[in-house]
Amino acid sequence: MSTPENIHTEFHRMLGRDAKEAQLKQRGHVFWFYGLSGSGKSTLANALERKLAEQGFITKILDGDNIRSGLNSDLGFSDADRQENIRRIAEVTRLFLDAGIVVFTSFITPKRELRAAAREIVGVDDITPVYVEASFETCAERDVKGLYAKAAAGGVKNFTGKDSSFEAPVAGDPDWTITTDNQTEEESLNQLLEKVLPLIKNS
Ligand SMILES: Nc1ncnc2c1ncn2[C@@H]1O[C@H](COP(=O)(O)OS(=O)(=O)O)[C@@H](OP(=O)(O)O)[C@H]1O
Ligand SMILES: Nc1ncnc2c1ncn2[C@@H]1O[C@H](COP(=O)(O)OP(=O)(O)O)[C@@H](O)[C@H]1O
Repeated sequence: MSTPENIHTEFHRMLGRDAKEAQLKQRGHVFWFYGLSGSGKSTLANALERKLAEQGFITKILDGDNIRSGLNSDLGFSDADRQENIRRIAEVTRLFLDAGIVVFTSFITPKRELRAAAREIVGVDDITPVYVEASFETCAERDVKGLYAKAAAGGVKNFTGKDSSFEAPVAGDPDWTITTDNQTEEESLNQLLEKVLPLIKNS
């Protein structure tokens, strides 16, 4: 992180993340859910949050439509705006992480370079990118928000998977993949829980 001229950051005097994590009896971590609109990011983030709350974990979900209604309401869906969207979200995510919180993000994050930027800002050891995979056809069939029908009729500019590209992870990327096309929500949730818990339990 570069510090602008005449700015003197205060991080060193603050109670550190270790102390926060000890207080919360958990380890903070960021699970960066990404994938097409309708793939299941928000559904799984919410289901996980509720399951973990039952076990006493403190979590926070950051979700695309919510953030785009507030902090990022000045941004659209051009490549440059998506880049700025992800940059700001990653910075906010890091603040929650510093407080020892388990964060689930739910953003399309369509390009590998955007995911790399998020990892860089958050810190590679503290973030797990989770590809919520579902085909364009599956998502269009679900059409949770009516956006696929609207896009097909030409009513949505830069729609991901149609006129704005989505890059799947490639071999060697550290990302988890959860494929929701033919899996129940419960199956996906259980698969995730098994992998999430070891990363956030305070050993
Ligand atoms: N053009 C276009 N393409 C894709 N999605 C669109 C678009 N316009 C609006 N929406 C709605 O915005 C949500 C995606 O915002 P994100 O911040 O996650 O996008 S990105 O990460 O910056 O690419 C997305 O939410 P999810 O369905 O939860 O993915 C949509 O509800
Ligand atoms: N295995 C699964 N995991 C998550 N969602 C699923 C699954 N199978 C079907 N769905 C359905 O897919 C839709 C996903 O919508 P949503 O979670 O809003 O997607 P996103 O946040 O990626 O835009 C929901 O209607 C959900 O019920």
